[in-house]
Amino acid sequence: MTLTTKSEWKSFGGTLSVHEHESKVTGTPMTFAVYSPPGDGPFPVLWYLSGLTCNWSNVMEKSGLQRIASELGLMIIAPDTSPRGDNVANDDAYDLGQGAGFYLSATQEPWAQHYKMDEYILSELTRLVAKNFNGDMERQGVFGHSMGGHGAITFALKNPDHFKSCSAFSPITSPSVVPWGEKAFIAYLGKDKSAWAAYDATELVRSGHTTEAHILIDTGLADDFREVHLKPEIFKGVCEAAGQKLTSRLQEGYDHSYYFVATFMEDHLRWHAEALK
Ligand SMILES: N[C@@H](CCC(=O)N[C@@H](CS)C(=O)NCC(=O)O)C(=O)O
Repeated sequence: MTLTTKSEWKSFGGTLSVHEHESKVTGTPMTFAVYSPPGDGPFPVLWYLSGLTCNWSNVMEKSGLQRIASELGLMIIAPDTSPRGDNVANDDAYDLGQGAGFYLSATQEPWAQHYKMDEYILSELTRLVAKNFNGDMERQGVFGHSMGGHGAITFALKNPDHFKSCSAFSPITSPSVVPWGEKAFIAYLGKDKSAWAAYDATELVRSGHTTEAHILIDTGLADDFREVHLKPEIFKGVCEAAGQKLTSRLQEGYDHSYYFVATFMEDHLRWHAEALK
């Protein structure tokens, strides 16, 4: 697996770098970013899964995570949100296709050939990171925003030995019953809802998938997507019933933007550092 480094910047004593490689899983070139803190490592590895329309750059450019990741000695990996390219299926809408891969493996055409973001991140990209960066792969955590916050929770619930910490900013929590999720699941997984449960955080907890990790969720009360697409209260209810440790906070006045993510980024990084130490 050849890795091409596209950019590299020194930041808060560490290094932010952007890399491209040919993915066997997606069958496309894939780009991702790594923030490596100063020092020799090995460092705990924290995966950040971004939301709709994003790539590696949104969180690295807008959240200000480098200062605290540097202080805490956390390595942060930011994958893309979908395969991309002229030969990759797409849709004109912002919430389907390129930039909106929903961290699943599609079974339906025209998506099935390239849209395999869960397998890509959990197998190929994880091996590639282990080989090329000084991460401690025994200490991995996962977090994310919106579609990526939901991806992070499903990754943690389905791989409790792999991820020892988990948090999310304004995640979708019950995709099967909200418009963003229903649209994506019908397209990627088909109309048969029995195929959806494996990719729905609420359904996963309901069917007995839990993690030792204490999940942290922050959602803004002024987030225009909260009542229609995010519904943190549904996830809170199933976690309480299942005994899944969860701190779900509602933040007065905050919306869905990276101004909100940046505000609570330090809390989330400290949450992961504590769990991964
Ligand atoms: N109004 C947005 C909807 C998508 C959106 O809000 N995306 C969020 C994640 S779900 C985001 O982080 N956007 C990029 C950014 O703010 O940098 C659009 O049409 O682009």
